[in-house]
Amino acid sequence: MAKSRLQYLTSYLKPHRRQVIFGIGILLLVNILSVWIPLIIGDVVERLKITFNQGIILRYVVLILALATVMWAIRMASRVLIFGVGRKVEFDLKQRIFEHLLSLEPAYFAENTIGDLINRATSDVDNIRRLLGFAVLSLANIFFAYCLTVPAMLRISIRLTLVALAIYPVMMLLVGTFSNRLRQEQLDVQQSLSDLSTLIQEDMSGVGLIKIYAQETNEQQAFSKRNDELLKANLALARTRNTLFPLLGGLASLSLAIILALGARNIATGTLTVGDFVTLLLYVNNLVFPTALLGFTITSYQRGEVSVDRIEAIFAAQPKVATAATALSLPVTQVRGRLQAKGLTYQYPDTDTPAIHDISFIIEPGETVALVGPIGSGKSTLAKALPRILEIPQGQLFIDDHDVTQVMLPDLRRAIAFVPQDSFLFSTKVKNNLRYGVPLAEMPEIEQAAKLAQIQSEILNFPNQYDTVVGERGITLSGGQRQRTALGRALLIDAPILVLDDALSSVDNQTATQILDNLSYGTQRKTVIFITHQMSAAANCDRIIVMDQGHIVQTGNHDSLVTHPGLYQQLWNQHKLKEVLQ
Ligand SMILES: Nc1ncnc2c1ncn2[C@@H]1O[C@H](COP(=O)(O)OP(=O)(O)OP(=O)(O)O)[C@@H](O)[C@H]1O
Repeated sequence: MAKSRLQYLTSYLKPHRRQVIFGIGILLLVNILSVWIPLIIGDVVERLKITFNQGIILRYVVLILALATVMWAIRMASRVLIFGVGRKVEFDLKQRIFEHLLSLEPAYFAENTIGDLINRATSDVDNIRRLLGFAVLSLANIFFAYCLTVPAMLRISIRLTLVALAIYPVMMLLVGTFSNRLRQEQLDVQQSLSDLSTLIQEDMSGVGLIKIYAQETNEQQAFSKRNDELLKANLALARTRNTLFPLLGGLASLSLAIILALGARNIATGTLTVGDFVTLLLYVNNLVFPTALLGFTITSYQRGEVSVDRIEAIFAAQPKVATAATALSLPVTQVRGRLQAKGLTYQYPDTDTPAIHDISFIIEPGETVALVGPIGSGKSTLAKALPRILEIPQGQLFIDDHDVTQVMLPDLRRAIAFVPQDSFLFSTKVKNNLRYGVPLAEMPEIEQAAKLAQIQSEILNFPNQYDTVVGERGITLSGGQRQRTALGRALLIDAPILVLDDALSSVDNQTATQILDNLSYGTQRKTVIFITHQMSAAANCDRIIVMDQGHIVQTGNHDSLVTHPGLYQQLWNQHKLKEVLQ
């Protein structure tokens, strides 16, 4: 059964329960003292009625000052403790969100925008911090104030207490009436904030495209529309809050006025002593402040509740591909690099036909195999299936005779280096990008990988050579340089199998062929699967697999395939024609 929001909140607090219990415990102490002080004051008033004695006054003043100081110190300590818990929960949640997001597949990030996720990890977490800091403190304060003060008031005068508190159920009713509206409006604000963050994030990433298509005005309008929606959502929320909060404050003060009016009359008729009257007044005053804060407390609570839902939605998304319970360990040193598919089929969710269908092949260790075929023929899908970036069925794909679904996922990914077409680089030094998979790699290893990827000579021409910072996502490098840096990164981890998914598309044919040659000989020899539209680079591979509409339609080396009528011959002829026309 799904957990309730309260259960989630309790689970966030669990690691810090001692601090919470201690913080709330000392808050109880302060509330006990705040019931005691009005009693003392009432007592002084009564005594002074009998005799006016400077000495008594002084003694009481010192006592009250001492108690007030102790209360102040305890209140401070409870705030530090409970607000501190809020901060710690904020830290825990951010940490958990980040770790959880890292466990999810790229498909999750295609369905959920980055702006929205960032907003959840920051603004929503902040709302939970407020809930578990301010709201918990305030709710505990209200609870103790009522539980301790009301019985003390009743002991003085049942009638006056009931009349003074008659207003409080009205306040609760008001809070109840407004609460759904406040929650919905809070949700609208969070959603609008996410939409705005998404737009900013997307526009900043695609600023080049915006300029090429001269879409600045349209983007400004889109921004203005979302910003306006956020403004409206914030104003609606502010309207509701500004209606409710002063109403609550006003009603709470009304009880003070009632005690004043009725109490004075009771003193006159002799049914209430002046001392008790003063004590009652102070008690009602004790209740007014926390009750007036009820509005803020409720909003903080509701804001936090909305955010709990939004954060738990992230945790609810589970990685589709995970290590099976019975998975075996496959150390990279033991991998020979043989791959076999037996009727491999994969269909993307919400599509009608499989992207790859009933595919079978064997690729021997050290073989360099090109995968060619028209756009959309399933090459990338097959490439992603190999390191299980896609969730493939059991018993259809094998690495060295081990079913890939039964190999521990980190071992499988360590054995198969996958280089996608879009070569993402981090905004750090070239050398750090190269050693991303092996953070402790030394310069000779880094240089060796760069040489194999044919990027070494260009790096040496960069202003700071290997220490050159590549800018966000490698913006300061050319497409081909980015691709070869990404390839160098994959080569540095020295995996026995290398999958290049159109990863040399911005590299000229000659360099691409040179790179493949580097990988086919000597100690660096690997099993290479080279997905490409570059026919002349493919022609040099040991073997070529030709795909069409999710099926393998031809297999063989260039010489045999090119002489047989079929898809390969067509692709080759098109390529030759293009060369002539260029
Ligand atoms: N995430 C996805 N969700 C749904 N369908 C997808 C997804 N990715 C790819 N497809 C579909 O699967 C089919 C095969 O796509 P795939 O990317 O494997 O082709 P490809 O041969 O690599 O193409 P290209 O040469 O353009 O890279 C296509 O019809 C494509 O539209």
